[in-house]
Amino acid sequence: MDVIDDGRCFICGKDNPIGLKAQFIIDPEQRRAETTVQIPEHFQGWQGITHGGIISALLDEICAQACMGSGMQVVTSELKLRYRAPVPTGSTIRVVGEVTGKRRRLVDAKGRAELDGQVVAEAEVVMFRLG
Ligand SMILES: CCCCCCCCCC(=O)SCCNC(=O)CCNC(=O)[C@H](O)C(C)(C)COP(=O)(O)OP(=O)(O)OC[C@H]1O[C@@H](n2cnc3c(N)ncnc32)[C@H](O)[C@@H]1OP(=O)(O)O
Repeated sequence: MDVIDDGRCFICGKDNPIGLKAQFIIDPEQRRAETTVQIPEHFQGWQGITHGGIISALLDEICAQACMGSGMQVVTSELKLRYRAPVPTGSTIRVVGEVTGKRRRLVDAKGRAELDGQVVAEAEVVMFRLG
């Protein structure tokens, strides 16, 4: 399976006109990635509350970025999420991911989203290494 970065990723693509255009701080030694994004109003589910799928996509992506920053090309195999508090649209959240382990072709990672220092969502992710 081949994957191509054509700049149109919904979360990070510079060429996706409706995406979040997230930029990442990568720490390869710590196998860690971080981003800070403001959630646009049009990403709501319930009125004024960010759709959970957007939070999920951010946590998926940050874990993938932590893997890629460590030199591993991956796709997501499994994603477990806990939403701890609603995220108002318009707010700015910090999203952090890190690789926690490797099992043959599988990579374990975890992520969290924070609003004003409070954890609003957490994820455990299993990534599948390509190549
Ligand atoms: C920079 C720009 C872009 C950045 C974008 C990043 C975006 C974020 C990442 C994504 O969202 S990727 C998109 C969502 N994910 C996918 O589309 C992946 C879809 N799934 C697949 O393509 C395949 O299922 C996959 C490649 C993951 C695996 O298929 P295979 O047919 O190659 O393997 P198989 O399913 O036979 O599994 C191989 C082994 O791994 C094991 N395995 C796989 N997933 C597992 C899992 N989650 N837990 C435990 N074991 C697992 C599986 O049981 C098996 O074990 P055994 O060899 O012992 O039989």
